[in-house]
Amino acid sequence: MSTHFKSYYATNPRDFKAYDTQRLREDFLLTPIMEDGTIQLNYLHYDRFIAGGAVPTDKPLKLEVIDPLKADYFLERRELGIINIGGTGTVSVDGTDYELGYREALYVGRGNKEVVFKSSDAAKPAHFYLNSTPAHHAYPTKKITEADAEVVELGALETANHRVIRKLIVNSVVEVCQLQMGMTQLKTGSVWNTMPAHTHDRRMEVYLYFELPEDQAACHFLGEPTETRHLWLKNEEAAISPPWSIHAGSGTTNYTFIWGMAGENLDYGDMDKCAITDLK
Ligand SMILES: O=C[C@H](O)[C@@H](O)CC(=O)C(=O)O
Ligand SMILES: [Zn+2]
Repeated sequence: MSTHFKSYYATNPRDFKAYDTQRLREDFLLTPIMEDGTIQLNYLHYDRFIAGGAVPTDKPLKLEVIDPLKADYFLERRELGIINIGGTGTVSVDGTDYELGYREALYVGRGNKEVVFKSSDAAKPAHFYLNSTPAHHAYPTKKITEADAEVVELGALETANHRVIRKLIVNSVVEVCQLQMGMTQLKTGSVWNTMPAHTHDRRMEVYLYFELPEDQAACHFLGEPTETRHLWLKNEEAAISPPWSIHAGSGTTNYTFIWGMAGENLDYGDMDKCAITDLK
């Protein structure tokens, strides 16, 4: 078996206040996500979101259904977003091949029975980052490149948060049921993402950090705005943000991260911003 999964239960913010470092890491840190020759899936009880990775090496990897879905195949009642953060690879969806280069994305609609991942070069494997959510409708599968993305530049070097947000899988770019995904790249010298921080109690979110050098790390903040905690993350590790939590981080260098969210609405701009000076 090359497919592995782990379940994560949802947390009440009143209980969260008492968590120590180990408990925070057990319940909110997703790792390992990219393991050669395997598919790693994390099944979250927040909005039934799945976050994981597929790293095909010398042979293709098929997206197998996992027990918590109680379905005949993975996409029977789900949609899937994929962003490749490794070498070039191919995703085959019911027999149609989509080649994904570095940082290219694919939206796969509900009802597709077979999804197979391949790398073009086993020595430089693709690292397919996967986010999946329950779906009520079958929308067409679509490849999305950075040229198709909705791009926003935010922040400034003076506040160490100058960054470019590329919205890849959002409903202005591709029809989706509830999944939204994009990529935010910090400029050299900028380390803070998502400042000022925000919550959106209507949607949960997951951040996957990458383009972090091996000897550097990101400090990710979570919790209610006046009860924050932190997790130290390495390259290609991810953090869960419950709907009631902020999600913001600072790196020991600049980096890029993928955000993925799901829940009540598809309105990216629907955020409750927290004043930086109100955080505790
Ligand atoms: O709800 C939206 C997400 O938290 C991110 O898109 C925010 C982000 O990438 C940033 O500001 O750096
Ligand atoms: Zn957010």
